[in-house]
Amino acid sequence: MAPIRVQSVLISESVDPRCRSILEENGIRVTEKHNMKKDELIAEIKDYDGLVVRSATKVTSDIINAASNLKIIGRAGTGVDNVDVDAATKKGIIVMNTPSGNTISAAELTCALIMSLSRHVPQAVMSMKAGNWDRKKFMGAELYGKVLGIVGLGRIGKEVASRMQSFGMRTIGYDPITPPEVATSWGVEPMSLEQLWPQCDYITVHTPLMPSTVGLLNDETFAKCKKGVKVVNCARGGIIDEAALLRALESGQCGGAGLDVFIEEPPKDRSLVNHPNVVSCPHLGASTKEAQARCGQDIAQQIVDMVNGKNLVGAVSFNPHPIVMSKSPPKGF
Ligand SMILES: NC(=O)C1=CN([C@@H]2O[C@H](COP(=O)(O)OP(=O)(O)OC[C@H]3O[C@@H](n4cnc5c(N)ncnc54)[C@H](O)[C@@H]3O)[C@@H](O)[C@H]2O)C=CC1
Ligand SMILES: O=C(O)C(=O)COP(=O)(O)O
Repeated sequence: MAPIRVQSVLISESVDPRCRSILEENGIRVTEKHNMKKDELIAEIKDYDGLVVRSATKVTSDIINAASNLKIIGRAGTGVDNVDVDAATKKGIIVMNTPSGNTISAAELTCALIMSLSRHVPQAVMSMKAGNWDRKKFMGAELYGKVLGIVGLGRIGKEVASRMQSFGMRTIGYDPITPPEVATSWGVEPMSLEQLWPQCDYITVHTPLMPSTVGLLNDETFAKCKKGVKVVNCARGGIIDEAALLRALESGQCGGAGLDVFIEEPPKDRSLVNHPNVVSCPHLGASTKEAQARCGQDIAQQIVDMVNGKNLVGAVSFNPHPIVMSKSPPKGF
């Protein structure tokens, strides 16, 4: 790979300090400016060769067009739906992420949300703090023997499956790309969505956000599910249609939802967050020390490797398959 000249990098969000130190140790000037408004970022971006973001910075086409020197956008994390990859590609700007750095953390939070839904732990904690001792209200149901439908059998979906199998859940799943025999080798029964919806006690989505996954769970698909199905979205807001989810919660068609992500973050409309059967987090899937350390370190190392013209694959220890976005996105994007 031809070396790329990157002398200055802007970090626009809270990224593990290892990111900065690796870049600086390699002679790259680093500036950290967090919580910039779009106009501020547009004014700032022309001074940098590289930009490091997480999910909150929306790298839209107007930012990319204003980025006269930008050569690389590094996403310290997985989803690149906050980056206009087409606009970047047209300008010859490389977009790369650290796709496996936060897999375990996102999978663990998904499992925590599934367990919270089964035993009402967050609601019971709030009730205790309010001075109550209510043992009837929070009657739960075992996960043992229940069916978990996993939509999106990639890195996170796979890890969620193995963890929930240890609770005795039957795991079924759908993925248009993961071969059925691979899913089967993970203990997941592969099937079509039409077969999956009516069988699930719990559904968890683990796809990227893209046109084909927007509203995967909607009024029509909720109607195909078991009454009282519980759903979890630790992937991206909008994969489960928020208005349809609220309707399903109100009718009882959906018995509970665990939400880490929202279409708008933070959500101005608090109807879902405030619903008694919803447990929610402020996009915490990747918020662990370990995940942040890996993602911060990996993205910096990937930038340095690119500057040095090294072949990226194999260059990063925890992350053997970093993805360099191009016109033809690889699997899963
Ligand atoms: N809440 C959080 O903090 C985090 C959220 N995420 C989100 O989770 C998503 C998934 O992450 P990974 O598992 O690492 O990605 P991945 O690329 O390993 O897996 C995604 C899977 O979804 C499948 N897929 C694509 N379209 C589909 C469809 N229409 N129906 C069913 N499956 C479909 C792909 O074939 C792929 O196997 C990321 O794109 C990101 O948006 C990731 C990390 C942390
Ligand atoms: O990696 C991802 O896709 C995430 O959603 C994590 O987002 P964050 O880096 O915590 O803003």
